[in-house]
Amino acid sequence: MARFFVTGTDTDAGKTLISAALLFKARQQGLSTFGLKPVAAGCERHQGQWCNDDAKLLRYYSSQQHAYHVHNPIALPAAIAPHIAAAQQQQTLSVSQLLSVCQPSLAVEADFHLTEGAGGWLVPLNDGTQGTIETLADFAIRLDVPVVLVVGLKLGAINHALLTAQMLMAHQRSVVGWVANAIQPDMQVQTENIQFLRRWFAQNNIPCLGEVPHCAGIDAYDEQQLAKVAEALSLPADR
Ligand SMILES: Nc1ncnc2c1ncn2[C@@H]1O[C@H](COP(=O)(O)OP(=O)(O)OP(=O)(O)O)[C@@H](O)[C@H]1O
Ligand SMILES: C[C@H](N)[C@H](N)CCCCCC(=O)O
Ligand SMILES: [Mg+2]
Repeated sequence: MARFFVTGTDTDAGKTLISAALLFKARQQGLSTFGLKPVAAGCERHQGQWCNDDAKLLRYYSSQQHAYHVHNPIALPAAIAPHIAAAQQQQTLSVSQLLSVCQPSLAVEADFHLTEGAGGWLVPLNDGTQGTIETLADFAIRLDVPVVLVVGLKLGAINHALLTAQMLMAHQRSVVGWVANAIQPDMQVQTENIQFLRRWFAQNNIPCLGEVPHCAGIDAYDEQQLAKVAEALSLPADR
């Protein structure tokens, strides 16, 4: 059973789209899959519970669809930084609480088990008023699974990518791949940006899992459309 944590250079880097495509690709290869979004900020009310689009998509591409909360234990209404969204609900998030509510999700046995973060690597879980500040990175470190880094290509993303990768290395994470994801339709000198990133990541022994082109208006539930993204990707190796 292979497990991964997907992080990104920023919110909207394409973590969910790439995660869905990896789950889809794994299923194409005959693997069972499970997708988890531990903390989602930005939800809609559906049949008495808060539901998030990322979690719904990861659930859709899981080979067995568990109850919604197994795919997304913490669902917060506001689409803002999770620690603030939690405070608006009179909640304080913590690593230990998250590990506890994620227990059923982490217990799911799947050949390809993927957890998507929220925003970037260092997004806070709380503001430290009840102790030391904890971030999603602290949670991912406790999961201790290999990390995939999605780079959302735009002006500024080189710096974001290098900062994130350096932090992952400082946190002694096994970074099993990065993805060059064209989130913009017409980024200037995109090829040159990718060329630089390829060289930097190669020098740090981090493989490129693929270059995903811009897919304007993609509907990730449409398997033909998602297959195009999946075709551009390789599945990460386990360690
Ligand atoms: N290669 C691409 N081509 C076209 N649109 C894309 C591409 N990658 C991502 N998008 C779109 O950009 C938006 C943000 O992507 P996505 O939701 O995957 O980001 P995210 O990193 O998961 O963000 P969050 O931090 O909110 O979880 C979505 O509407 C998605 O469909
Ligand atoms: C709401 C958004 N789409 C993400 N789920 C959360 C992004 C948090 C970013 C916090 C920050 O780094 O400033
Ligand atoms: Mg997402």
